Amino acid sequence: MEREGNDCDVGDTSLTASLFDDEASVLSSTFLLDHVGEVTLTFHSDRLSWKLVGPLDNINSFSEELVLWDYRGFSTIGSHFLLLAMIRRCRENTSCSFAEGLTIEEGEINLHAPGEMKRKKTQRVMGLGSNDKSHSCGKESGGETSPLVGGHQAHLNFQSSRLTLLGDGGKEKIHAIVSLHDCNKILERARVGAELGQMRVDPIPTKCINVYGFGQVDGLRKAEKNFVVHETPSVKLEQMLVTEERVENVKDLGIMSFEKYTDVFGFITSYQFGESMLEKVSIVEALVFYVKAETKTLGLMSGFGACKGSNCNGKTVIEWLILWKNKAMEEATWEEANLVKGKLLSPVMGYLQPRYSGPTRVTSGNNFGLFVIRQINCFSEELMSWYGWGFSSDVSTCLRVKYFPKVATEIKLSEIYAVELNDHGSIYISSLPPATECLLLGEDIQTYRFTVHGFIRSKNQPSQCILADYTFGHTNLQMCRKWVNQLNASLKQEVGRPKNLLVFVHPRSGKGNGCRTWEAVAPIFSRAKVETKVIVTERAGEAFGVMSSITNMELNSYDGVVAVGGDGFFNEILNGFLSPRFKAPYPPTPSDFVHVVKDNGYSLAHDDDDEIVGETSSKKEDQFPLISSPKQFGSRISNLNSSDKAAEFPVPNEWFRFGIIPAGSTDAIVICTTGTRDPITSALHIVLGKRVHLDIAQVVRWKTTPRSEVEPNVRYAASFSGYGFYGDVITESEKYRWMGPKRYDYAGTMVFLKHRSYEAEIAYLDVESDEINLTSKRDHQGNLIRAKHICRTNCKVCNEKPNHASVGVCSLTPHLNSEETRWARSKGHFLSVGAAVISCRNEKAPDGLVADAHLSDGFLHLILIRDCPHASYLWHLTQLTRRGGSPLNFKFVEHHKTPAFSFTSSGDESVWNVDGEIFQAHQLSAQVFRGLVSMFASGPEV
Ligand SMILES: Nc1ncnc2c1ncn2[C@@H]1O[C@H](COP(=O)(O)OP(=O)(O)OP(=O)(O)O)[C@@H](O)[C@H]1O
Repeated sequence: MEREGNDCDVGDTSLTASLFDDEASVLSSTFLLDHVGEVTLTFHSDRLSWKLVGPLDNINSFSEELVLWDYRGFSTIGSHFLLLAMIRRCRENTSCSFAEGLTIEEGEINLHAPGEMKRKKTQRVMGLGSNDKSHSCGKESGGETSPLVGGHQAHLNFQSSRLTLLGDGGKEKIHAIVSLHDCNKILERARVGAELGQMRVDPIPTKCINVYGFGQVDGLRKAEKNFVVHETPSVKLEQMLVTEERVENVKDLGIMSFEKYTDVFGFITSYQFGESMLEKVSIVEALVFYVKAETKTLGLMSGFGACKGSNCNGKTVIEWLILWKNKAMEEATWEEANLVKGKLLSPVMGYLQPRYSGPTRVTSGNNFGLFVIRQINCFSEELMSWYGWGFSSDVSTCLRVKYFPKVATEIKLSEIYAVELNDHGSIYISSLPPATECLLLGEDIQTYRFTVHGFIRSKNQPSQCILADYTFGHTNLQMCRKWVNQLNASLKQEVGRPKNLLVFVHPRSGKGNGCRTWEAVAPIFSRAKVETKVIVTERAGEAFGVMSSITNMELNSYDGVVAVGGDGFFNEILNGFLSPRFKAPYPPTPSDFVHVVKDNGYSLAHDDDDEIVGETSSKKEDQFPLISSPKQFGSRISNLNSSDKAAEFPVPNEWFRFGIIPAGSTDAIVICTTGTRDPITSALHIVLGKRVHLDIAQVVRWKTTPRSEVEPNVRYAASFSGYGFYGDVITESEKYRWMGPKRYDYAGTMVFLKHRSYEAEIAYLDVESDEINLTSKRDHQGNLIRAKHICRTNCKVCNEKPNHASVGVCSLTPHLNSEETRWARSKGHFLSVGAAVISCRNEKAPDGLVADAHLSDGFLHLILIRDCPHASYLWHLTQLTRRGGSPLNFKFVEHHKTPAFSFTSSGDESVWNVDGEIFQAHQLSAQVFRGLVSMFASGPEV
């Protein structure tokens, strides 16, 4: 059947090239919007909006009845959806026939739902059989008897408005497949999987459906027999879960692409065991079906995993799906599939089996979710919202077929990253009222189409963007073309979008996902017509080499550089960029500083046992020059070839920016700049041309060891430089790189247990008292309360004053050029000395090291942790891991906001950790350059 969108109803139906330039700059046409229906599409100069014209006719009772029926079926919903897809295929061709049988057996099994232990529920069991015999299933077909895989008879009655499936067969087969739930029967499952290898739908109309077998029943009962939670101490459970090989983040799901498939649908079942939150383990099963558009083959993917807590966020399922995304979707054999599955299952089994035996206590019953996906856009959200608690019996939410939120009736131009004309093809229109969002059944309408690629914001993950595509169809190709041309012309006028980027991919970053991560986001760049020159590094230091040797002219041909990797990799690129190009006077050496401080008597001494002794007198620039007159520190502190000693920075062009697509172990810079750790979100920030300034710390090592010559060596840091604990952890963790990101936990524990402290002297430029006076209020007792401004998108603090147009030390580091240059000193034994440029939020420290650090306020946060009892230090570290914790609120913790500091070690030595890379230094000083580089990002939204 073919349905048309109406003609353009704008006054000028000729759709001239200047359509959007006319006085109203409004264009309105009627299109069919995929999955929604007939809409009036309107383009205002800054947004595209659509309004439903009216529901389509042809809503038939058949579909609704099925829907209701499905929702009653407890954990067989996936089966039913398979059925629905098949039926849909049949309906498209009235003369088609079920070549094989379908059956539904009604049976009684025990299901334990929350609070309903032992309550009996009726569960429908469906088997889909295969046999040579064909059965008519035309619109008015009567009942047919169909043999199931196992040779059982089943009765199929398929009519236009009613489907009745009755049978007695397939039970054995179904039971075998049911062992998907049964952890003790992996092998059996593999065997069953192999049997399912033939599962495919032959292209219509030769044979309508040729499914060899599928079904699942009584998972709980099986699970019940095989799992039990002992009184497992939570710590053990924690450890078990850490060893599980799984995707770190649900957002990774975003890298899946189902574009080639017309239908992807499935269901997730989870069973939870354990009493307390910490003990709770969820066993998850997912089944995903897909129908390939071109070949109309039907595929089944199946996953199984376990995770902790009441809300698993679907992680194991996602991991599984990702593993499958290429293989299974591209016709993987079941043997291949089981290979993948085996890898996934074994770690799960590894920890479940020894610990779970004896009688089961299924404490929270079963939850299951159902998802239907047309496009990946909605999927992660769907998965998240369906996961875990709260199975709703409402039909519309039960089906949860939501391709985009109901509210999505418009998209801003600034949120569109591409508009593409598609081939002639189908627009899918639901036969259910759009308001229910139950869009499973419907019809495909052949039209010319164009797709608007944009994004929506995740409701569950702050700052995360989810791709959203809107495909509009019309019978008139010209109509589609002109809309595409006009929209693209408007997009071209969007400011700051890159056209050409240099991309470095670190293949071994994090868990070794660098290439896969890039492959997942590359289509976003190509759709947005952003040229990319991609360099996959083969060794450490390669990106530095390229960046430092590339000519400025060549660099200028790019709008920016993108790092696909972690913080360390970005640091390497940043250093390659800055080292040969950025010329600025160094900060004072520690010895110069100490000398000058003593000579001039400006000291805020904070020795181990001393209280702060402060002199409030200020230091004039000419007396105590820091950066603006570096000559006064002698030749050794000047690295400048230029005679004027001012900072020089031949930035390729004003809009040159850096982007990071996270693939590392920590990814703190990405989290701080985009608010999330999501490759898709980062890619969108890049193609949409977002921009935020980032402070950079220049870290200068003067002496490597106490006896070495003074030989300045410069590094640049974008996130954090730390000594002591932080240096030891990075050194230790390098030994365990093979562990992947978990090496940091392991090394951290080892270093913590050693509890080493280091003697050192730190001097820092003290501008804090002025700052505090400016930004703090007093409580009723007159105590200063430091105001905490958390850095967010359009941050006021970061946007204050800096004059980025005039690049130079003065504008980059206003404090260093201040009239008031007062230095303070801290001396003693430190467990760690750290300087955070930004908050360094990461998944282990949700508020970061310093919650109120800013991306570009021109300050470092110096955090000095004095030697303290082991337990106190543990408490400090624990606070770091808590949202809303107070890690700096301890007597042994000093926190100074400063633009520069110097450091000299005076006993046993640790190393510095500069953005995760080792930097050995006995004497070192650092200064921050305000907003020195720009990132493709907009700061965290929340
Ligand atoms: N092809 C390569 N092989 C080995 N090392 C590489 C390669 N390319 C880059 N490196 C180096 O690997 C180091 C670590 O990279 P990266 O930061 O991406 O990963 P990570 O340490 O797992 O993540 P994070 O820094 O977020 O903790 C970087 O210093 C980088 O120089």
